[in-house]
Amino acid sequence: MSWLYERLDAARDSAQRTLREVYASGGVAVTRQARVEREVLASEQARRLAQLNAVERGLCFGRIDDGSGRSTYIGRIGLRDEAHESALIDWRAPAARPFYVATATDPGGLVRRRHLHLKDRLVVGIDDEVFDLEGMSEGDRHTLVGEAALLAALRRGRTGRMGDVVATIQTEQDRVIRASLQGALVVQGGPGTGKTVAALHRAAYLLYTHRDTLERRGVLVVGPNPMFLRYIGQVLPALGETQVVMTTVGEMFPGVRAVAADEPAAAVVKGDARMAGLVAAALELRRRVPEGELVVELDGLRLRVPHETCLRLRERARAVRLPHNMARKLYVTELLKELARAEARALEESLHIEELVIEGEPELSEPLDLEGDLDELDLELASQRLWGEPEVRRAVEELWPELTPQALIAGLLSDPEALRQAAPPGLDWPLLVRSPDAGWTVGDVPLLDEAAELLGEDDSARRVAARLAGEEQAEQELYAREVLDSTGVAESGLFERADVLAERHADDGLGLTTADRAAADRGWAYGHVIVDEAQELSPMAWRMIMRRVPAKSLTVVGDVAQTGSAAGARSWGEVLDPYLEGRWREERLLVNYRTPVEIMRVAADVLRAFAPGQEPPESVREGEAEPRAVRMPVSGLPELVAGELAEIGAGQEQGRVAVLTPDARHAEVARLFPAGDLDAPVVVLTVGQAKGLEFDAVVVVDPAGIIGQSPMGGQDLYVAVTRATRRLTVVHEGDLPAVLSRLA
Ligand SMILES: Nc1ncnc2c1ncn2[C@@H]1O[C@H](COP(=O)(O)OP(=O)(O)OP(=O)(O)O)[C@@H](O)[C@H]1O
Repeated sequence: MSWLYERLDAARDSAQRTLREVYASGGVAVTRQARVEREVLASEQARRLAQLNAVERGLCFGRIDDGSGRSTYIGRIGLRDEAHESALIDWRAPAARPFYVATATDPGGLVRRRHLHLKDRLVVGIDDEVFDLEGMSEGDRHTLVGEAALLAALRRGRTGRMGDVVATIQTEQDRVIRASLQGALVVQGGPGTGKTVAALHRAAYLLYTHRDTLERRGVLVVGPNPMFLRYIGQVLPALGETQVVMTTVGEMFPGVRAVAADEPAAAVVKGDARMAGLVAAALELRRRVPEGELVVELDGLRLRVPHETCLRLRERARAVRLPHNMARKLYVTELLKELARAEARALEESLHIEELVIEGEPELSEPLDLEGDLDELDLELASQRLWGEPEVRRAVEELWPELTPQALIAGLLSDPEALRQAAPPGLDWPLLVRSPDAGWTVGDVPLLDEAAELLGEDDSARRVAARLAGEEQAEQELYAREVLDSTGVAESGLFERADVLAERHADDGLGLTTADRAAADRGWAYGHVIVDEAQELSPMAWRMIMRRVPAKSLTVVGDVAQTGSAAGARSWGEVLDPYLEGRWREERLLVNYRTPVEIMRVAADVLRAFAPGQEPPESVREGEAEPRAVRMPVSGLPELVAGELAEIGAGQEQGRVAVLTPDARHAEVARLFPAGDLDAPVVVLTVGQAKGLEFDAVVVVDPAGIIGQSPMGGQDLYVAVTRATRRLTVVHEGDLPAVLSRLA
């Protein structure tokens, strides 16, 4: 392997040299153009360097030999030799594919596949598969690719972080990873079937294969919670990719970081697709018309705008079908003109009155007509003056307030009367009511996003709205802008967005990666979106996700048998058909690479009881210990966990134990252990937090409490018992639930 590492060193030297030259050549960059070019070149070289550094460990992991005596080496990146011939093939390149898909029954022209095990640049082990058709049985669905290498990888102690599996990707996973970029792909599979691992490798594959499109637009990965993102956080950089934004539903609205969950019943209502209509109706209620005429008292004058005029202004502003805060500008412009007219009328009246009281003066030859004398310029000047009056501002705020998504949603959820009026029939809206100062929950985030769309709080919503409603909307918007521009109401605050926008675009690009820019922009249109643990998302969350990917290029990864959220999905059709009727396809992963057979038998009992009709995946491994149940108080946990740590031979680097509890008992159990996160040898988590994670040994506390904690408690227990790679212990104080009777 030393020759390959020499090539790696040479590539690194070259990137470093170029980087130095780029900076040295710059001096004082004269033109903006020169500066931009230098920055682009420098960031490209820096990225290349980071990539080359990330592949040091296990640079090359495979070799395939074809019938003509030619050998091809497969690695984490591609490298060329001095003659510019390919020396190492990137695992994502088409030429590497046979390494992953060749089976004994269909070797695809290969005579041998070799897995190489490296340590510090040296080959320390080799596993060979010789494709000898004579000696193999036909049509075995579970033929493992590189079985010895795979089993060695699976036996390794866990580190608290997910690693890449480029060396041992299985054929069914390869099909997922290399599926076409177009359209929506659902990857359905039981626990431990490698859905997450396949989805992340797919992100790396897509970025490699569709570099042009995706580097500009980026890839969004949505995971179930921050813990999960930390768990998978290192996989992609190890694969050499940095154009990916990883987030949770709770973080998808810039400026809000929600982690708290709603009560299950409230979550169901909040996640219901009908909430979109409720939010829209609530916004309508905020655009008021006064009961009678509008009266504004100003310097002793009473400015009166008739009720019908107020109605007409509201209808006109509504009719342009712009987001609320943009339509408001139109509304304000028109209302100010009406108030200017009203002011002229009021002035006129007051003069008449004075006239009457001045005795002995001759009558005017013509009646006063101040309102009729107003020309456009007078109206504009008067509008500007009126807009400076606090009374006028107050009136506008009452009739068509400028709203942030936060103000609209927080106001709505703490106002039972508004909820009642806005709710569609049959929606259990009282469950939504909460105090005005309650913090944001994950379920609120899609509502905020919905509100932002309707309000147009920034330029992104404008772009999304224009895109969705097509050219007609864009035209209307253009018209409205022209109207606004021509009226020229110069007022700080009323038209400030244009400046902000211009400023942002001027600075855009330099020094920021696609991922940086995308993460900060709510309206960013991603090139591809991957949703993991997708079964947890509510219909409202799906609306938000779909907005982020107008091209509808998605990978949806999950297991409808593991749905823990009451607002989550029971089937993929129910989730995707509203957006992609008949235009999504499903791949199933059937082999469990995590949980040993013995533990999976227990999990299968749980699945049968709570999700009949769902099939558990088949495990590839035999476990080292029978799963067990222990009846004892939780105070005995530290001792039990110490025993588990010893059993798995945990050290600083490898070997992890998780204690999983019902939500309500987390604090009580966590107190018994030193505080620690995923890097610690022992971590105490709720089942929700453990979703998608795995540990060498798992201790499930209070299974009855887990089952009872929500309508989806049975699914939660299924998730809990499928987190272990080696050992499972169930700790109970009362009777063991019947579904776990196998452990009794
Ligand atoms: N081809 C493979 N080679 C080596 N390890 C693999 C392979 N496929 C999966 N694994 C390992 O199996 C374990 C389970 O994978 P992963 O977490 O992706 O499963 P999952 O389907 O997302 O599970 P869950 O539904 O429980 O979240 C991980 O440790 C992963 O590294």
